[in-house]
Amino acid sequence: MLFEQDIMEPEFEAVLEACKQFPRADTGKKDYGYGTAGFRMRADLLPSVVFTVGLLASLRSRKCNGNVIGIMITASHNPAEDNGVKIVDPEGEMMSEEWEWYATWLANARDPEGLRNSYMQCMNQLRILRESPRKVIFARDTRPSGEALVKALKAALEASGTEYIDYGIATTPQLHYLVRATNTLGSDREYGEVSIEGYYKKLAAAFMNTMHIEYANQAGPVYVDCANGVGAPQLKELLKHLPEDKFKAIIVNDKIDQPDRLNNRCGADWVKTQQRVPEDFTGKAWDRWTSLDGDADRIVYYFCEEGSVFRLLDGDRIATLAADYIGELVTKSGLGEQIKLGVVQTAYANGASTKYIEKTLKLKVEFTPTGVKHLHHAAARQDIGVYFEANGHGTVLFSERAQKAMRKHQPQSTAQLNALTTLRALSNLINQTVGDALSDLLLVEVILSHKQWTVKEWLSTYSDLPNKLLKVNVMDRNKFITVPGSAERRLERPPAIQPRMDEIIAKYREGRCFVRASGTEDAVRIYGEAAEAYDVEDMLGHVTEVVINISGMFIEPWVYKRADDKKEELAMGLRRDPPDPLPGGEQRTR
Ligand SMILES: CC(=O)N[C@H]1[C@@H](OP(=O)(O)O)O[C@H](CO)[C@@H](O)[C@@H]1O
Ligand SMILES: [Mg+2]
Repeated sequence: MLFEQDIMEPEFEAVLEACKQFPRADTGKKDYGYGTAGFRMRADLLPSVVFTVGLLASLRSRKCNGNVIGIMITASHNPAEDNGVKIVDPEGEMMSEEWEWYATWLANARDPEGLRNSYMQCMNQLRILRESPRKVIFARDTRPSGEALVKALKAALEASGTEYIDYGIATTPQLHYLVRATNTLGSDREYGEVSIEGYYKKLAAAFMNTMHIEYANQAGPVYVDCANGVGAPQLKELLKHLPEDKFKAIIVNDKIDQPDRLNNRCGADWVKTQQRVPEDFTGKAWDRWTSLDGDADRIVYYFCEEGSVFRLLDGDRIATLAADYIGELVTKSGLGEQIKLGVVQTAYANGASTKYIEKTLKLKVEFTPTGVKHLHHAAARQDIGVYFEANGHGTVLFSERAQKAMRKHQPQSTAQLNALTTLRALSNLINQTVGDALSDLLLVEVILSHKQWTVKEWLSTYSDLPNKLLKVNVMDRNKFITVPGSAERRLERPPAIQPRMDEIIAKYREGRCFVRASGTEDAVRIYGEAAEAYDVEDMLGHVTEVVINISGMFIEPWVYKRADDKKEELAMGLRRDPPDPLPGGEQRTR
């Protein structure tokens, strides 16, 4: 309930006035939705949304005892004309999922009064004390549209009386680092110096600590395609902290002054989905190449064999390499009994990688839905949790328990000491808040160097099943709902698709195929793998046909009338009433 005297509060009046500068764009019937990675769409539709995200971050900070909340303005691997915005929680992790509902609610307010009222209601519902301290830090990628969005963000933070720091242009993982470093400053869990410079120093020091004994240098430098995005300037800065005889990287696709080239025929997403080399590739056979995405939180490796045969070493390969090596270090350091490793994957992981982890590495694999927030939480439950999406987004989490064991352990031999020193260094090298292309790059380089492996040995650990990922634009992607608990491997709606798919898939040896709605684009994704490449093509052709034929019927208006189904309403973003208040005391204290 709203009271007249509340509406008169200066903060609410200020919000009402400020939001008038950022009117909601006309999105037709469509509502804004907080997807896999926050709000993401054409940049010109976003100013009003970014304003509301500023308001929500202010509330979140108040709810989290004044801890700093982060806001990242980026559309990652999307085309240059898109942009996006996401909120980072106090430990540097993605915003708690329960709050996504509130983000969506505020973003969809139709007019200034509506937004002011929703904002007040959020405060009531979430039992937030208006006067509580609040602080937000934010950064953006290299997209030119970011500047206008920062204006909307600042307006919201100022109207809501929120202290803020603008970190300018940074990678997504750098912002996550800064959030955690700020909130742990002065505690016994200090994460690092609170500055981007501090981030480079931490990574460089950890990298050098992994080189405590002489290892063979990699044959030749690593080439890094930076997708013409923020990874380029940031990697250049990082390189200034690393001696060239220990780490040599050659930067490709660093044209951040040509915005149209961002992610255009280059970058991690393009290389992974096209399964081919990026623009400006000049590699000779066996040269070690990598690609980052537009906000430098993803990385994939690749190379060409003689005869220009393209070979991809994707997120699954990084996960298996890291799990193998870190597992080896745990055993060698004498901590095998105390620390267990687990690997987290999504349905997009190649079946051969899962088999390798379970059968050869003898480690447990857990599956979660797509999106780092899901993988991250599952990995955090392990002593050491390795998680990577196949597209190269991931990291390795060291639990408090594992870190304590690593601190306390007294090595019994030089071999144990060496392994333990490397393990400790890796726990500092690897970004503990989120997948980080720069940190992952150093991690892989360390492992290859220690194992004295080239890409050839790395590739030979197992053979990928031939696979393909397709994208189909549909009328309404929210109509595609997967079976709860199936880790997105089976479709529940539209009901006719899965039975038809099952019949098709059964015809192919080691065939696996699933369909799910993208959380970042207006499309559904179709993934397939099978023992033979031509079977993959054939299977995906048939499944795509089914998806297109059956989803066509959703143009019919009757679907929109089915308002009795809560899940469907929610997925369509139609539900308007605020949900029940969150269970009391949901917030952690830090
Ligand atoms: C198949 C695939 O690569 N999906 C990506 C993509 O999500 P979608 O919900 O599939 O659009 O973008 C996410 C954010 O970057 C990333 O976490 C995820 O892995
Ligand atoms: Mg990204």
